[in-house]
Amino acid sequence: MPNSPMISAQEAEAIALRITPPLTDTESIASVAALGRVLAEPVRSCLDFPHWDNSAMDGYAVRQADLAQGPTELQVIETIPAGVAPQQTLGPGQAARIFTGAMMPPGADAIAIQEDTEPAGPDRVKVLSQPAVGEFVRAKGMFCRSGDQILPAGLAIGPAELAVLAAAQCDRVAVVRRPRVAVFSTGDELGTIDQPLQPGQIVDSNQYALIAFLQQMGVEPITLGVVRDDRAALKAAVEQAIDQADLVLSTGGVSVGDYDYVDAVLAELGGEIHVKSVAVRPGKPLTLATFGPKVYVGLPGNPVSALVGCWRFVAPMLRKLSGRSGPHGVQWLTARSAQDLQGAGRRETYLWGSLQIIEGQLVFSQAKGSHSSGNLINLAGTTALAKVPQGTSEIAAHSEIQVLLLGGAVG
Ligand SMILES: Nc1nc2c(c(=O)[nH]1)N[C@H]1C(S)=C(S)[C@@H](COP(=O)(O)OP(=O)(O)OC[C@H]3O[C@@H](n4cnc5c(N)ncnc54)[C@H](O)[C@@H]3O)O[C@H]1N2
Ligand code: MOO
Ligand SMILES: [Mg+2]
Repeated sequence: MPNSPMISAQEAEAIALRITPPLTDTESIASVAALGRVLAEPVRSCLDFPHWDNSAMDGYAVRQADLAQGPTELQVIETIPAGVAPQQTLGPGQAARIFTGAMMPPGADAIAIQEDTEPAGPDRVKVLSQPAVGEFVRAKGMFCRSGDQILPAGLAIGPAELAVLAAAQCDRVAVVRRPRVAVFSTGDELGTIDQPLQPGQIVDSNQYALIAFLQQMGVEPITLGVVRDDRAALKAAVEQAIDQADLVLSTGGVSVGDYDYVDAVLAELGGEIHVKSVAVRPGKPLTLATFGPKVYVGLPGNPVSALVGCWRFVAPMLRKLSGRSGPHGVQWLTARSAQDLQGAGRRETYLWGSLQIIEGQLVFSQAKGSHSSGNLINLAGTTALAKVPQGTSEIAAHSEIQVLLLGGAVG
């Protein structure tokens, strides 16, 4: 059976993104439970930030014009801690003791910081230098006005966004519903983590890898276990997965072997197959198909190929599916390689390893040992993939290279 024509990684990524529709269903949830969720609508503030004119420093609220003649003594008419409304209006020659975050009293227009003052007897202070008008005053509305947009749609909510929502007293937010992603492994040879392996068996490590990858991307997967290399069983599993999920990930069965049924089953079920083979190593057999708005990703069975396929192609798809604003595609960083890197010539090659910052420069160190797609063992500790472009067979040590930093939702 001849090989399917290989398309480039860039083309495959573009197709992967084109066939993945962003989810549009929304739900209203408590902000406190919104970590990792994606905003479906922009959030507008219903408060000014700051909500009151207030002091940015511990010191004295003053009338700046009183201090034009050099060091000047002022009468301290009240003390204003944070959270307490001032009771009096400052007149000429008067000051109020004030602390960071406390409301400015009427009549004051600047803060003399404590370090620029000296005590001058009971209820008196000597201010040594003249602040500018507005100095150390956080004026009402200076950071944001009521009605301003404070968070855009498509933003994933992290600690900073939660703080903003809380400060704006938005206790509920409209978010995009969570993506439903189904995962299963295919293969008669697959055993479990806890049972002795029979001759020819291998542990279904892909399931662990894919579930963890999805969890890191903020997705709680629907796990459908192992499907035997049986056409009818695979067909039933694909149907079930497509029915339950927005996106389906399977591993194995996408190459040209007699038991590699995935593409045939997808076609039989009426799926439209967009990609079969990508010029990458590892991960060349990659099936991308759609059933209407539902997307099917058939990843290769080799454990490294399956995970690299997730990092390189599925992560962008999940970013788009989840309703995040773009860019969704992978973002390459420039680094230097600590070693010579070998490419596969005809295929864009991804080598796994780790990134360090050495004297302010990103340096990629390739994992020791075999970079075979069947060697899962030296994948442990991987924090980045280095790219050796198509057509390049070797990159000399210390050259500039492109790397993909791996991580969670942000990567
Ligand atoms: N004649 C050809 N043979 C192969 C080609 C080719 O172009 N011509 N491509 C090779 C490449 S590249 C890859 S990658 C694999 C992809 O294979 P499949 O997706 O069909 O996957 P399987 O054949 O089912 O398994 C491949 C390999 O991976 C192991 N495996 C499978 N599932 C799991 C799992 N859940 N956990 C751990 N390991 C798994 C399986 O035992 C095999 O060793 O095809 C090449 N062949
Ligand atoms: O493309 Mo396969 O993933 O090289 O072994
Ligand atoms: Mg196969």
